[in-house]
Amino acid sequence: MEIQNYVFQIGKRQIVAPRNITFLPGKLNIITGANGSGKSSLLDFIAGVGSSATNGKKIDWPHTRTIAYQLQKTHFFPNLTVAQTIRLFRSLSYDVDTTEQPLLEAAKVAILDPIASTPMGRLSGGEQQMVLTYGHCLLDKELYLFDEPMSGVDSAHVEVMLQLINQLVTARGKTVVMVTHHLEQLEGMTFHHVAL
Ligand SMILES: Nc1ncnc2c1ncn2[C@@H]1O[C@H](COP(=O)(O)OP(=O)(O)OP(=O)(O)O)[C@@H](O)[C@H]1O
Repeated sequence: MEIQNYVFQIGKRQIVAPRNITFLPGKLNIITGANGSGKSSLLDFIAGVGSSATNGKKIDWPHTRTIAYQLQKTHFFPNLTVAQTIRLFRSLSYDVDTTEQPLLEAAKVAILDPIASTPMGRLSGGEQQMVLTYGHCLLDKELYLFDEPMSGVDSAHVEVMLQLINQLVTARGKTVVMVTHHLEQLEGMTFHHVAL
């Protein structure tokens, strides 16, 4: 999975100079870079929703229909409860049997069940992130894009949420591309690193 001659330029400001970027299928791929270096714009480009400022040739990427994309700024129906939101995710595609995925089941019991009847709009930022990360992990896609999914998530919950994402790769053979500012949180995990 490659992007040849990827470039991100707004007017005269070149944010990413032309370069080839390689990602590994069936692996956890991590994008890092300074604020404003173009990480979110690269995810948009991969997802097929990038602006005309981003250009490049995608080689061997899955079809956009088979991509799940969790945005950095969460957008969801604020009046739906957590339980309704998860049901909505389940209705979107293949319903993973969470009882056969111990990590998903443990996250549901420990994190989601206590807030199941709370409207999404009443949750804290970190709680919203966790519900949406969990929901995206229920989807059956080829490629999963996560834009800083740990932002606002407290240290006690970071590990379990990262494991949920990592098991997309290790247990289900999926490809993950994740943007993060915190490589130190990935200690002990195997990943391919793309630095912008
Ligand atoms: N339509 C646009 N017009 C002008 N500038 C833009 C536009 N879209 C993006 N930019 C600029 O491009 C740069 C890269 O934005 P992007 O959101 O991709 O960065 P990022 O690496 O994800 O940053 P962060 O780590 O802060 O989330 C930023 O400086 C942003 O202001």
